Amino acid sequence: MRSNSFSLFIWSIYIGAIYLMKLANKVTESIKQAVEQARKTENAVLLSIITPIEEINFPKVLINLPQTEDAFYWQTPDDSLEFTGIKTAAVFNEKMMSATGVQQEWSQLLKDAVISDQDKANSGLPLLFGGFSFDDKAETTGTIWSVFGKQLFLLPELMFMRKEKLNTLTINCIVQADDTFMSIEKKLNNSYAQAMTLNITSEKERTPLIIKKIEDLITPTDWDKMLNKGIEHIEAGVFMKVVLARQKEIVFNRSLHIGELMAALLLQQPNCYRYLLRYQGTSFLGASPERLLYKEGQSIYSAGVAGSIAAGKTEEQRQMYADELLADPKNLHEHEIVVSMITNKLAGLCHDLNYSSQPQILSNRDIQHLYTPIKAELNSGMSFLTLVKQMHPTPALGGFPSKKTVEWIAKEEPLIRGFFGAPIGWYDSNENGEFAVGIRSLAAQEKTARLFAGCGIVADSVPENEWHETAMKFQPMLRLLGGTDNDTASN
Ligand SMILES: C=C(O[C@@H]1C=C(C(=O)O)C=C[C@H]1O)C(=O)O
Repeated sequence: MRSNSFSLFIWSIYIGAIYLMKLANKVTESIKQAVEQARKTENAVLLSIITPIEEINFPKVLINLPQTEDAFYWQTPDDSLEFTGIKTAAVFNEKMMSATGVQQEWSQLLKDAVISDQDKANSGLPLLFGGFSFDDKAETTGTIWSVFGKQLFLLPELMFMRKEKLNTLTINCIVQADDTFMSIEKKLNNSYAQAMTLNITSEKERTPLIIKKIEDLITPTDWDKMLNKGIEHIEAGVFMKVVLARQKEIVFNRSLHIGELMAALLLQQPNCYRYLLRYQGTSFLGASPERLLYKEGQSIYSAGVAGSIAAGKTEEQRQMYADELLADPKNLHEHEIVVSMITNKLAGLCHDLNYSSQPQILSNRDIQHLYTPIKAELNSGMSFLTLVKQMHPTPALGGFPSKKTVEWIAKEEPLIRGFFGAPIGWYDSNENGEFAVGIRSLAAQEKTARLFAGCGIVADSVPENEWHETAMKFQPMLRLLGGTDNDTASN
């Protein structure tokens, strides 16, 4: 096994060398340019080599992911875009406290960057992947979220991407003033060889994953108390809607292999955003049905996703539940609060707002939602990351009004949300990007996973029903981890 992967490694270095020789002229020029630029300006220069590649076996790359490397993964519900980044060339985090900070640093890095890409105008590569925490006032030090902080964006060393039918490999490298042509060439060769090894090595066998302990962070009694308090506040007119969440902690017999889980999640949750952000040993992953924002050129796409019902076990049941949801006043009211906040906010920042006043159904494997797609054209001068920060949290994850409910959640909810319920996604060098809402998710470290699920509370919510709704929302991550199918452990 060992010697097999070693010879594959040598082989891929060989292929890598040949390949780079083929590209030699272009790459040589780019390396020279970047080294010269770094020396001249005494600043770090981003060198990005983007090349088409024939085949990417994403599940294989994920399964082969070394446990210790930083990584990310993204796939859209319609499967038109899929990418995975491995190792970090640069990190954009806490030091920059505002979204503008990330944006400025990124623009600065791009300004002098040497990007070798045949299709630059269309690819938008390189890109950053990451997100924000749910509540940027919540302290993350000493929690599972400590390495993520309040915002975390990664520029990968390697990135495989499939966009529609085009496959590319991106190799990013930060060139410092004291780097030489030789040192950078060696770095690129090693990165390329590693990329090829990940794409071709055969699967490893691991001991089966066994759940040792599964625990609810909040008891049904305390859940009822918390929800009743929320309902009282709504009845008293303090706020209109609040989203409350609970958490499960699961401990396993061995460390979780995150890439392996992701490979399984791709198949288990089609029609969802499947995402992973892994940094310094902490992983956040999930399968979210909910788009926060997508920007392409000046066009902005968002969605109201709120109001939930079971998916059912048969097609008939699914249809029956969907019809029930579309006619349910409580869920329609919850949904309306979300759509009206999103459209009101967008109206101030965009023009040509377009959406239907009748919600549709968004149906996934375990759960169905009321769904309103929203489209608008962004006014010039507004940056995408600033827009993302302004739109978050919608009342689908926070409540209405936003500031009051986020403060109340921080006080009453017995968990640190971290990146749960917050924007997660990508941002490219053409200022385009997409963020989903980080729900149906878990945070993992070594042998422990923490699962999150929340639900919108309005005046006529019933705590017991909301417990069951959150049980449904745990389902995608529970299945992934081999937990019970109907969450009976906690009922
Ligand atoms: C908060 C979650 O989901 C959100 C709440 C919903 C609701 O209350 O009906 C539906 C979709 C999401 O916007 C979650 O899945 O954890």
